[in-house]
Amino acid sequence: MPRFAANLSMLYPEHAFLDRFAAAARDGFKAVEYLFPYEHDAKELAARLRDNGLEQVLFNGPPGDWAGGERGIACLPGREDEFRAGIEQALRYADVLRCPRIHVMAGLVPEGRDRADLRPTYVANLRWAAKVAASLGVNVLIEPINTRDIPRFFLNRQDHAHELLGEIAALNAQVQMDLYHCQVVEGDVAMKIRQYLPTGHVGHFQIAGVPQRHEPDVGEVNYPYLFDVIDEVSAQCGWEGWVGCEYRPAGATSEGLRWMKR
Ligand SMILES: O=C(O)[C@@H](O)C(=O)CO
Ligand SMILES: [Mg+2]
Repeated sequence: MPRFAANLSMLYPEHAFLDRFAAAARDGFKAVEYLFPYEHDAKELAARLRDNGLEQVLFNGPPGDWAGGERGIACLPGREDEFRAGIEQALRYADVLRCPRIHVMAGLVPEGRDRADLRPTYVANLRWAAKVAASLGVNVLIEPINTRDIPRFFLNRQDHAHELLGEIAALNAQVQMDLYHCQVVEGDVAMKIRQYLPTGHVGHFQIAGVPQRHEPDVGEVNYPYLFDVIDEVSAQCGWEGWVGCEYRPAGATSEGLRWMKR
């Protein structure tokens, strides 16, 4: 069975954010991930991790103006200084939280712009981020996201992400393979795990039921089958990462975790 991390941005909405750490630990999680730590003092978050015996395995770099609709700025020409300052801030948190991975969101393709024109900015930003992160032993992750949830998102497909990694050419740059987005955009998920996991370029998985993004046992994806595929391929290639439970519980979070106990 893969190792599961609780995504505290989505799980436990019945608790205040800082209380979600204890809730996750009570349900048996040993690791957590979430979108953004920046509203909280890093030392406070580190204390929650320590007090609940949890590891932080992932969080996101600053996404630009989230409330204003931005979903990352890595692909946006003219925002490079802000991008770099954001990565530096994320790395300060990663250091205190002892977190080995940061997800760098790509951003939206601006109206009237061609995706291909943004590629050089994206690659140069990621290359810079990977270089700075490498000195702290942190990996930078890029995540293909479906355009039903985030219209105009720059990065949608696994093959595009792996092609970009080839250009970024940094050992600590990897793909965050969210199987929910993968199923929505392209399907053939088991074969894609078999294709990409052995390359060493997948740093993290995330899961949710499709199409509603509820518990993984609700919907069109047969997750027990995919977990077996991850286990089988991991055993062959020595992959030791985490699978983030990034879904919106349909009811009470702990009750909905029956899928994991099974
Ligand atoms: O899949 C997602 O939505 C997240 O992993 C994320 O980082 C951005 O929303
Ligand atoms: Mg995700």
